[in-house]
Amino acid sequence: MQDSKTQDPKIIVALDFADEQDAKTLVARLTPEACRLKVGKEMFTLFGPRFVRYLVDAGFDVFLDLKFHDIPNTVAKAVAASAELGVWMVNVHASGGVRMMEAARAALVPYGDKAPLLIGVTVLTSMTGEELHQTGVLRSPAEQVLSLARQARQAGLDGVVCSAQEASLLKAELGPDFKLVTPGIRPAGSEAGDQRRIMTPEQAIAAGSDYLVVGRPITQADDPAAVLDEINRSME
Ligand SMILES: O=C(O)c1cc(=O)[nH]c(=O)n1[C@@H]1O[C@H](COP(=O)(O)O)[C@@H](O)[C@H]1O
Repeated sequence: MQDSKTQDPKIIVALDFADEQDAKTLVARLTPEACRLKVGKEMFTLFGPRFVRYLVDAGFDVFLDLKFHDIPNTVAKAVAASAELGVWMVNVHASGGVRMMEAARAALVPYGDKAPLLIGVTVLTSMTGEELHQTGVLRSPAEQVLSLARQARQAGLDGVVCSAQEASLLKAELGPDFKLVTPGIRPAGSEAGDQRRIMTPEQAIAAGSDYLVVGRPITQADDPAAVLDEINRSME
């Protein structure tokens, strides 16, 4: 669908499949001009680096979403291993602290302009304020997201994962170049599922999101390519 193609696609399709062939069937209906792809914990645990390389070799920008959260040395090694796979973006939990994020940043220096974008996860989009409080964080989600995003920027990261509900605040506080990757995207009328801090694609773009992660609304649709096309058009 030529009309939906963009040079810098904003939609990242979350490939959360238990069956490799199901994922490949979907990928065969998508193009690198229309979307980027995300491999997360389910598919990486099942199918590993081989599946990631398959997508990279097919010409897609791949976001390896393993949300590393460990001691600085371990996270640095894991981030470097991600770079070896040729992925476009990789993430760590910003709550791992500035020293951990700095170690991750340093591990990518040898890759120069081939290094993936390094992104910090702030407060998961599935969490409400009440659930955040239950973990011992007494701030609102927006305050906690901003605090973690400031630490991510201080450590030299390229941006953060947050909900689109926090995007306008973060753009205003951290400037236009700090990338905002926003899951919890739900086109009007689609099921929220386990997501809580949600926005539509149009709202997310208006709020300042740079990249929108969309999983089930596309992957579980009868015609995933048509839904992607519709979302791309809605953002123009
Ligand atoms: O880092 C992520 O990608 C992520 C962070 C977050 O806060 N919330 C979130 O939903 N995600 C991921 O984004 C995807 C959202 O998928 P759907 O809810 O199916 O659209 C899933 O693969 C999640 O693992």
